[in-house]
Amino acid sequence: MTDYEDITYEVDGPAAVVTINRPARYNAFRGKTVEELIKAFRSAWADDTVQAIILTGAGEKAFCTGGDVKQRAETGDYGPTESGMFEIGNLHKLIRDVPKPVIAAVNGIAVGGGHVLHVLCDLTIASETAKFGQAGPRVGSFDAGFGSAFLARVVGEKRAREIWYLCRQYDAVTAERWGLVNWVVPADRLLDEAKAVAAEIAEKSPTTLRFLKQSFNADTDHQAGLSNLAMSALDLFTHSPEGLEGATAFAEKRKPEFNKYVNA
Ligand SMILES: CC(C)(COP(=O)(O)OP(=O)(O)OC[C@H]1O[C@@H](n2cnc3c(N)ncnc32)[C@H](O)[C@@H]1OP(=O)(O)O)[C@@H](O)C(=O)NCCC(=O)NCCSC(=O)c1cc(O)c2ccccc2c1O
Repeated sequence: MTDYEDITYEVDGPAAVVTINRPARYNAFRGKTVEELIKAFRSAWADDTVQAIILTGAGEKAFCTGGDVKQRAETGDYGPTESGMFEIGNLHKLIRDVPKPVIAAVNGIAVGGGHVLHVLCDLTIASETAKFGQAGPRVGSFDAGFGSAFLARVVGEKRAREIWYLCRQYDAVTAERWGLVNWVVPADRLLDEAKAVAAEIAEKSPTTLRFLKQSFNADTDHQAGLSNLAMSALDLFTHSPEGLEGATAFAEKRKPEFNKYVNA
């Protein structure tokens, strides 16, 4: 058994249920959270009884609101980790590479890096109360890798650009209409529904599903290189005065002042 602080992990029949458990911060992730998510996904990969993985968030408010902006405002980074690295890019790749379907059960707000997580999952089931969107340009961050390129594959270029440029929030019905989620269910049915889908998956040939997942991924695997480049750029940007202004303004509950950074 691994002791987790920021997540919970349980195996229920054929499903591994991975829950981000930081409700006081709307399940925002810090470096430690990402490290624990990687451990959990690797456990689910290695466990032959697990045939599908469910990713969800604790509480009723949020699925995941991305990077912990308060932590970033405090320390300029996403906090200490065992490896000394902030491994969000590796988590993105792992969700794609684990050869079992990953189902996002979106129980509330999925914004920023939390939105990217559900986009990368094979299927998304949303509760009627779920909300979707990106927040980076509001708080001094961006995902120029899977978070934008793969999103455009899912919803199309126009919608992807709208989602990123305007930072609006969209309800579950709109998300379903756009093909961003597979099903919408009442909040109290969400986890049961995700587990029922996992059971349905478990009736299928695991090897065919493995090959199918790898086949779907192969078409967009070049985006992993883009993701490496994007994470390096983001690391530089988040330490810049413009990047820090976004996080500081969020923590201070005020509007960011980005005007002075407009390029001539
Ligand atoms: C999500 C919200 C729109 C919800 O608004 P609402 O008004 O309903 O609730 P509150 O704002 O009052 O939030 C309740 C409570 O939770 C705290 N909280 C919420 N989100 C975060 C967060 N992301 N980090 C830390 N804390 C959070 C909030 O402060 C409140 O606490 P109180 O103590 O004050 O009660 C709204 O909360 C919101 O806009 N949240 C921020 C969303 C956001 O900007 N996310 C980060 C985007 S950047 C990112 O995700 C990111 C991802 C990466 O992969 C990176 C990789 C490498 C470098 C950087 C990366 C990166 O920045």
